[in-house]
Amino acid sequence: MPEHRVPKDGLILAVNAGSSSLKISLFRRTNTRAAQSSLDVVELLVMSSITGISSPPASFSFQLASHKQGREAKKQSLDGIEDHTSAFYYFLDHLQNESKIRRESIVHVCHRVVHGGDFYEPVIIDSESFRHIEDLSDLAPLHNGAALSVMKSAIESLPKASSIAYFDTSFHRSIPLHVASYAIDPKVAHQRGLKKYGFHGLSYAYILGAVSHYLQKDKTSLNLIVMHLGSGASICAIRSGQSLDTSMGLTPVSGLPGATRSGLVDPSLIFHYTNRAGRITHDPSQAVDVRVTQAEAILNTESGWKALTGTSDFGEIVQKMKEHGAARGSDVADWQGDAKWRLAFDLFVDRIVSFMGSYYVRLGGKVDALVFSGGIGEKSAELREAVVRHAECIGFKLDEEANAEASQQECAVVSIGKRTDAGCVLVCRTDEQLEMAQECAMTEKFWL
Ligand SMILES: Nc1ncnc2c1ncn2[C@@H]1O[C@H](COP(=O)(O)OP(=O)(O)O)[C@@H](O)[C@H]1O
Ligand SMILES: CC(=O)OP(=O)(O)O
Ligand SMILES: [Mg+2]
Repeated sequence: MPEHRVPKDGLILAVNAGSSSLKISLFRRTNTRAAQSSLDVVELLVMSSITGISSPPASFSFQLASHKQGREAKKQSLDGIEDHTSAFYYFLDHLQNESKIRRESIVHVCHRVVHGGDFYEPVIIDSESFRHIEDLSDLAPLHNGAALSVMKSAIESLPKASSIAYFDTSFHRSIPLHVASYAIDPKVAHQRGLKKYGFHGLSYAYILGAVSHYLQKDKTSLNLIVMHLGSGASICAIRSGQSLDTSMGLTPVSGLPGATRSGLVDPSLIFHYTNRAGRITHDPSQAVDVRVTQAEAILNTESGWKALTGTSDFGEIVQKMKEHGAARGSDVADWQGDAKWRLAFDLFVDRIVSFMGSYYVRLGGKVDALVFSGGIGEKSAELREAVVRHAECIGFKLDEEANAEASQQECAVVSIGKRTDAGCVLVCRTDEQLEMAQECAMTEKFWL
């Protein structure tokens, strides 16, 4: 913590290091006592994002809230931005050059940290908490390292501000033991922390708040099935305002496939991925090139949409699928041509609805809303339509017109359909940065 008193209306920089992007928003803390709800505790000043970090050229967007009306966010393609650190410095330079906001007014930098292990509460970054996050990097290989590199840069370039970590895993703390446990030796599981943690928690927490506000229902009375579909994709069953289950597990590679991630596979697939791996038991010397870490890297960075189609951009997959018609292949060889676009799309829909069916039953059929979010969930009307069509058998019905227009809407929550017994289908523009900033503004101990 800085040694001086923290100005009560100081600025909060909220940084979200995703697997393919760095999203940064700057807020001013308002008078929290006078605020009517948690939505009023901060005022947005700047919104920025750098996307495509792992598939250059990256693309940069920057928007001053004061210029929002009638002006598109400034967007440009960037060369030389190939990691989260350079992206962060680029943002800081741009902030200095394009606005009158002084860096020195930033008093807290909130960092989204994907894996917090057994840390649940937000924590100020010092050598101990830094090491804790570092030790968990193997369990979130595309994320924790990136967040740590941004923390180092923030501490170096904003020495008066404190860095605070907010964990994706915290929201899933409520998952019951029998749901979070794997059927392995419980002693080993306990000693090594091998269980389902679940991720995208800051997004789910934000969406829960936004949907509660939209439906005018208390969070604790809400049952939701929420899909966060971005470069990393997951789905969460929320019962009475708490996470009951989610599709990611010990690490973010499990569950739904993503831009470069396989999603759920038979665990033995790792050992059968190459011919050599198959021969391990016959000739142990063959095992030399088949380390599990290498297999983990393949499942994290060389799988998903990139492996199936050659692009990690789901928007392009949808576009190409439409251009090449509705052709569906019927055996593996068919998927090498233009049918690969539809394979990727159909495979994603299949995995999403498999989890959805399971969560519907686990929520006893009492679902207030199906909610789409994340880059794909917010932007792809085609994906939403395909998923909701599958959910017609459980009473959900799409409003085609509302669905077609939803991606262009500015508001946080938009309705795109109904359920016969009053449940609804929503699109929620998620905002992990706002979730962190609100929590930071309301935590009095950070403002003494
Ligand atoms: N128009 C679109 N249709 C479908 N998918 C899209 C569209 N635009 C962007 N996307 C997808 O959204 C993803 C980014 O989602 P986002 O949640 O912002 O990512 P991150 O996981 O990095 O936070 C991109 O990788 C791309 O696949
Ligand atoms: C947990 C995770 O996959 O996050 P993101 O989608 O931001 O990469
Ligand atoms: Mg994200």
